[in-house]
Amino acid sequence: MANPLLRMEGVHTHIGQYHILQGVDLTVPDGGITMLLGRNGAGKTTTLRTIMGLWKPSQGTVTFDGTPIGGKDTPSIAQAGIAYVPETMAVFHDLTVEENLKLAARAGPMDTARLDWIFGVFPALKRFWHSPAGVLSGGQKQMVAIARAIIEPRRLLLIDEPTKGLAPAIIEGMIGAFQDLKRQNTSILLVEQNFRFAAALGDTVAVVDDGRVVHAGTMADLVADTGLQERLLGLSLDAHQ
Ligand SMILES: Nc1ncnc2c1ncn2[C@@H]1O[C@H](COP(=O)(O)OP(=O)(O)OP(=O)(O)O)[C@@H](O)[C@H]1O
Repeated sequence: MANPLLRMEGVHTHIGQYHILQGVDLTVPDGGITMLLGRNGAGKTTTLRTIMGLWKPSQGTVTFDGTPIGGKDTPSIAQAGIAYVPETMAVFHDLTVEENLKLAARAGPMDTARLDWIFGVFPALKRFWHSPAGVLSGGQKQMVAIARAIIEPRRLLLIDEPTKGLAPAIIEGMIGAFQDLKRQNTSILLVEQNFRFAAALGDTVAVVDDGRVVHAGTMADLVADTGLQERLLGLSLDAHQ
C-alpha cells in the first residue's frame, strides 16, 4: 500500500451528548481511491466532517501529509489541501455554472488550464457554463459540486454519496470522472452505499459500524469474498443487481 496521505488514529467524536465516533482508525493511501462503506447511521458522514474540522475530535489524532490537523479549524484544513463535497451538494441554483465556480475559486481568478482540465473531466459543465445550475440534472449538479471543490488544486477530496438518487447511466459516467481525478494525483475518500459503484472504483476500502472501522483492506479482496460482504454489509445477491 502506498504511503498514507491521511491517517486517523483512535478518533472519538461527540455531537452534543452523543458519542458518535468511538475510536476510528483509518488510513487513506496517497494517490488512490478509498471507499468508506457501512450501514445507515454507522458514522461515515461524521468521519468526513471530523476530518474536515466541522466536528472536533474529542480524542485521537488526525494526520494529513505528516501534519496533525485534528482540532484545527475548517479553513486551515482546506488550506492544507483537503476539499469536501457534502451529500447535500453545495451548489447555488440561481447562479450560473460559471458563477458557481468563480465563487469557489477563493484564491482569485480561475486558472484557465485547470478549468480546461475540469471541462475534460466533466464536459457538461462547459455546455451549461452560462446556465443557472438549477436547471441541471442531479448528476450534472453533482459535477458542479465536485468541480467547485477542485477548482483549486487539492491533494484529498472527501465526497459523501455522490451517486445518491442518480440514474445508472450517470453513475457509470462518474466512474470515469473519478478515475481521471485519481490519474491527476487527487486522492479520494468516498462514502458510498452503492456497492457496485464502490467495487468498480475503490482501490482500498474501510467499513464503518457503530462509530468504528471494523474492516480495512483492498477493494479487490472484499469483492472476491462474498461471505465477508454479507457479514460486513449485509449484502445479499440482490444488492448486486
Ligand atoms: N447533528 C447530530 N446530532 C445528533 N446525532 C447526530 C447528528 N449527526 C449525526 N448524528 C448521529 O450520528 C450517527 C452517525 O451518523 P452519520 O451521519 O455519520 O452516519 P452515516 O454512516 O453517514 O449514515 P447515513 O448513510 O445515514 O448518512 C447516527 O446515529 C446519527 O443519528
